Amino acid sequence: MTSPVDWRLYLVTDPHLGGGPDAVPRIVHEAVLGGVGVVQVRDKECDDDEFAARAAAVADAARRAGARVGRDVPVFVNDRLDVARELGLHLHVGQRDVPFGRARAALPGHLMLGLSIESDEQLDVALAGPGPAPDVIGVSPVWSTATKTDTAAALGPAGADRIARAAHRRGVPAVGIGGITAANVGLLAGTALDGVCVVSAVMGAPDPRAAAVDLLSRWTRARG
Ligand SMILES: Cc1ncc(COP(=O)(O)OP(=O)(O)O)c(N)n1
Ligand SMILES: Cc1nc(C(=O)O)sc1CCOP(=O)(O)O
Ligand SMILES: [Mg+2]
Repeated sequence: MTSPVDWRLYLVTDPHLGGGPDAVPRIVHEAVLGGVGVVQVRDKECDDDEFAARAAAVADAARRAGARVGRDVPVFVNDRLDVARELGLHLHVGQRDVPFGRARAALPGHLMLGLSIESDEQLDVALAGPGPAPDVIGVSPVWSTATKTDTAAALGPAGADRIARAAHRRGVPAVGIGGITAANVGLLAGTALDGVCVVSAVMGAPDPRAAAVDLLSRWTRARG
């Protein structure tokens, strides 16, 4: 039996922030030791073959670190359906990527499929069926961020809370993404979000393990 997913701290990788693509597996390893429960490999620039090699190295790092701390750490691929299928990894798609229904139909049933949700209307569409609901939604963006500038308008904690509550009514977990740091993560503790998703707060930290420990403890403490 697989263990339930720990959505509390979800790391999305970046090929530059930590010093280059070769540094990413080490950062992921450290971050999982620090408490990251889910990883997504995001790399917009390389071709699919290079991406697949990088994603496989990240998945191996997450598996090794997860084994050290006694947890299964799911690894998602950002955008690239064919690579997710090839490597047997989970997939996250956005509103302007391969359509959710097409991705769900092409992805083996045991693999999770996440979807970005930027508004109440998008969530209504995603949950209307007739196909399956997403396995998780990324509520995006909570705040604006320099890491990704082509986002929808910031939802803020109240908007993120509203969308997370609506997702929960259909049993779908929700993580917030965009501009989340150690300084503001506590502001989301009163929302219905199941967790927070970060890029720069961990990928750009001098000590990614310590950054993960800090984020998770602030989130857990603020939740009470
Ligand atoms: C968990 C999570 N939520 C949202 C996003 C953003 O996805 P998308 O809108 O497709 O943008 P890109 O990340 O592909 O630039 C995400 N990646 N992960
Ligand atoms: C990958 C991504 N997606 C977003 C969205 O709003 O859809 S914001 C984002 C980047 C988040 O980076 P940081 O944690 O450094 O702010
Ligand atoms: Mg995308």
